[in-house]
Amino acid sequence: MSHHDLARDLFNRSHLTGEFTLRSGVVAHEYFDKYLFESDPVLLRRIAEALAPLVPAHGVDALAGLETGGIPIAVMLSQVTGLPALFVRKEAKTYGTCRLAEGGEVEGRRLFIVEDVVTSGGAVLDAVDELRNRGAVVDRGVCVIDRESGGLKNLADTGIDLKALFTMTELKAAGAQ
Ligand SMILES: O=P(O)(O)OC[C@H]1O[C@H](OP(=O)(O)OP(=O)(O)O)[C@H](O)[C@@H]1O
Ligand SMILES: O=C(O)c1cc(=O)[nH]c(=O)[nH]1
Repeated sequence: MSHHDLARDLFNRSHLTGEFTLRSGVVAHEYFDKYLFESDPVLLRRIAEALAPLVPAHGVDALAGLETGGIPIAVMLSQVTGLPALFVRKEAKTYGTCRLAEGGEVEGRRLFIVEDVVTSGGAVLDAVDELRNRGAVVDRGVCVIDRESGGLKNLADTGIDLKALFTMTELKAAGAQ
């Protein structure tokens, strides 16, 4: 199955229209509900298999899936690549182990960010800051959808090379056919 087929299926499964306030505060009239493609086992596996070639063959100690939507993708990508996964909370737990990242150590490890959708890049930036504060080496990663709202450039400006599997333009074009 081709990249185009995956784009079409992902669009048809998760693209919504209406009025949506995004994390950045911007109001949008279309939205990708990542949970709709992440809850489909076949689609989630196809996405992870398409993301796998974007993961460097060397120099990555673990995948860092960002709460919430990045975590199922990181788990499936971990299955496909054999790399361990970490589950990165928006905020560290205030009880128990009090961890920000669950599933292993962060300090001194080379982490590869796994995210669902990037709009402004703010969520990735916050996570990278927290991980770096804890001693992780983080400068690259992937997302499934780039909404082409400046997020990848904002990330590049702070030294994070985030690659997208699809742009929103690509998905809309595939969905329209
Ligand atoms: O690039 P940004 O402008 O930061 O926006 C994108 C972020 O917003 C959404 O997360 P949300 O806060 O809805 O979290 P969830 O994954 O826990 O549902 C999305 O999953 C990204 O993490
Ligand atoms: O920017 C966001 O908050 C956002 C956009 C989108 O299309 N999907 C999503 O889950 N979050």
